[in-house]
Amino acid sequence: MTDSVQSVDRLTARREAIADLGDALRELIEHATATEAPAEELIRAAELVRQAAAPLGERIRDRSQLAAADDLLGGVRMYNPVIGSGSAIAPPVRIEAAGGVATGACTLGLAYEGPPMYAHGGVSAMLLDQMLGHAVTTSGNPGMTVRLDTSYRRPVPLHTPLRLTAEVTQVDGRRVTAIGAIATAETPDDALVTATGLFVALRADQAQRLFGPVMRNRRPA
Ligand SMILES: CCCCCCCC(=O)SCCNC(=O)CCNC(=O)[C@H](O)C(C)(C)COP(=O)(O)OP(=O)(O)OC[C@H]1O[C@@H](n2cnc3c(N)ncnc32)[C@H](O)[C@@H]1OP(=O)(O)O
Repeated sequence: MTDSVQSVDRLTARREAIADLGDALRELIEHATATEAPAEELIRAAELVRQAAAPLGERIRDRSQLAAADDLLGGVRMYNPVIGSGSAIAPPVRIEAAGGVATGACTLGLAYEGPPMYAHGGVSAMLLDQMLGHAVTTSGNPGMTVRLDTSYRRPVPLHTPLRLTAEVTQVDGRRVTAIGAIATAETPDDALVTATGLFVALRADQAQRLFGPVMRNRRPA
């Protein structure tokens, strides 16, 4: 087996392990949020969780280093808080995007509760920011959100399959506008939350100022 095949195999195995840990963490969070277990059980669980966390903290990266399993330019972000399969706080949303249009699917658990039974408004805004970002990136005009206007028309139900959509509506030099919506999968035409986002493509000097350390620390593929 060649070195490059071995390194691809190692990367695949690492990403699968990260996703498996992510699944376990999400299960932990959902159970920890929903549990009505007695205090002794909570104390015992806290002890076990701390025991599990300790070895993970022995080799860590700082914020100027990408995760070894990430591929920034290839769009792989294992710990992204919306789509990252390794993120404990990501639902995660499964997104498909091409040509400035994105669709996504997820189900939100009790950890995302704002009003009883429904999602926190900040969570909806986070999901839509990500959706719009994918639409903008696949339009060929990647940029950063500078403005996000969100309209909450109906509450977003928890434990209900959701359908998310986004599309680019305007490209004006470095400024790109996109719109998006959250609906239930059952009634995808009835928007519960809508958003309009303005994204700005970075000038080279801005990209260097904001992301210079990360790009310098990038590991060879
Ligand atoms: C696939 C990946 C999906 C990822 C999805 C997630 C996306 C995100 O969440 S990104 C994170 C959140 N966003 C940020 O942190 C961005 C913070 N903002 C910044 O750093 C800066 O505003 C930056 C660098 C983007 C732009 O710099 P800034 O100096 O503000 O703007 P500048 O470069 O001078 O101007 C560009 C244009 O944008 C306009 N603009 C900038 N901010 C705004 C705003 N808030 N509202 C309206 N227009 C604005 C300017 O007026 C200017 O317009 P024009 O070209 O007509 O003069």
